[in-house]
This record gives sequence, C-alpha cells and structure tokens, in this order.
Amino acid sequence: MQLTRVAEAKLPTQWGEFLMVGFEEISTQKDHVALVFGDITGETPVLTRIHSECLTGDALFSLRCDCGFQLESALDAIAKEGRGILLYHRQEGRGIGLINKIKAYALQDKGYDTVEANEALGFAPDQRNFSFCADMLTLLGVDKIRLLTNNPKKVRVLSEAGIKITERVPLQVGRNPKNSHYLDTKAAKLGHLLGRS
Ligand SMILES: Nc1nc2c(ncn2[C@@H]2O[C@H](COP(=O)(O)OP(=O)(O)OP(=O)(O)O)[C@@H](O)[C@H]2O)c(=O)[nH]1
Repeated sequence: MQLTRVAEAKLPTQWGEFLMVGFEEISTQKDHVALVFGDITGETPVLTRIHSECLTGDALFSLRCDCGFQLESALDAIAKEGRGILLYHRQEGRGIGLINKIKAYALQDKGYDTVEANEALGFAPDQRNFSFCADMLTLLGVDKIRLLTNNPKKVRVLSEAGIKITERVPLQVGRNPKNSHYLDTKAAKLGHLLGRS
C-alpha cells in the first residue's frame, strides 16, 4: 500500500453532497482526494471516475483538452446513478506536472502533437502511476467498479492491481475546434475512444 487515508469531511456541491476523503502518498506526502456519493457499500459495482488533475481544463475552463467537460459529465452521471466515486488523481499533465504541460502546450503551438511534445521534453507519452487509484479504492472498501473512461490503459492497470472492472463506461464529451486534433491524436496514438461534441 502506497497511500494512507488521512482526513474526511462533507462537501456540498451543485450535484449534491459528497464525502470528501483525503489520502497521502506515504513516501512523498503528496495528496490525492476521493469524492464519495451515496452508499458505496454492498456487492453492486460502483460507478467510478478516475480523473487526472488538469488545472487548465478542470478549473480554468480551457478548451485545449476535454478534461473539464469529462469532470462535469462524470459528476452528472454519478449524481444520476445516486451512488459513485470520483477519484481526483493529482498527476497533472499525464504525470509531467503543470510547468512541463505548459512547455508541452508551447511545443504543440509550434506543430508537435501531444505525444511528440512529451517526447521532445524527455517524457513518455503518459507518465502517470495508476496504482495509487487502486490503493484509494481499497482504502474506501471497494473492489468492483464500472469505470467511466475512454482510456483502455486505465482498465488494464486497475485490473492488474486487483480491481474488478465489470464495465467500461465511455465518456466521449467536450470536442470543440480547439481540441479536435488533440482528441484525434489520443485516439490514434494512445488508444482512447474518440471524444465527441
Ligand atoms: N502532457 C500533457 N498532458 C495533457 C495535455 N492535455 C491534457 N493533459 C493532461 O492529461 C490528463 C488527462 O488525460 P487524458 O488523456 O485527457 O484522459 P485519460 O485520463 O487518459 O482518459 P479518460 O479517462 O478517458 O479521461 C490530465 O492530467 C491533463 O492535465 C497535453 O497536451 N499534454
């Protein structure tokens, strides 16, 4: 186990009230957070979103990616279901960090695609470690989920970490003229389902 569960409190939102649970990485003290909606106990698989931090999309309304649209859509789906989990996974920029993501955006403005830009900066296309997410689910007492994602790697890595994924639920939202090349590149090079408008 790489995480400990360190704090929790209610979080009222426009979707209803969540239980916000804070986790800390044991080696680095870096924090992650889960939002729990409704009763997640029992045998029925829990609708779950693993959302990787994207300051620009989630908080600053960027149209360069689909992240903010996916975040809203996932919260809509969880609230409609009446139960679910959103893991907010603090690995900004597919794990390269905010400053490097800004550098990658500058390269994309010069014609690199999102994968080539990461590589030009010396990073793999996706530097994220998803085993933290399996730890968060285990610490929440959940081992069976329906995962809201377009990314086949998340399904594979979580399954390998012992989480049973009974369904992959697509989250194909947020396509716009500013992110269509980015979404097409993710589908072609990283295997994602294609984002739609
Ligand atoms: N390095 C890099 N990271 C990006 C870029 N655009 C968005 N991100 C980051 O990508 C992460 C989200 O990854 P995505 O590939 O959009 O989606 P995913 O999490 O793999 O898959 P989904 O579950 O379908 O959302 C967030 O951490 C964003 O900050 C980019 O151009 N370069």
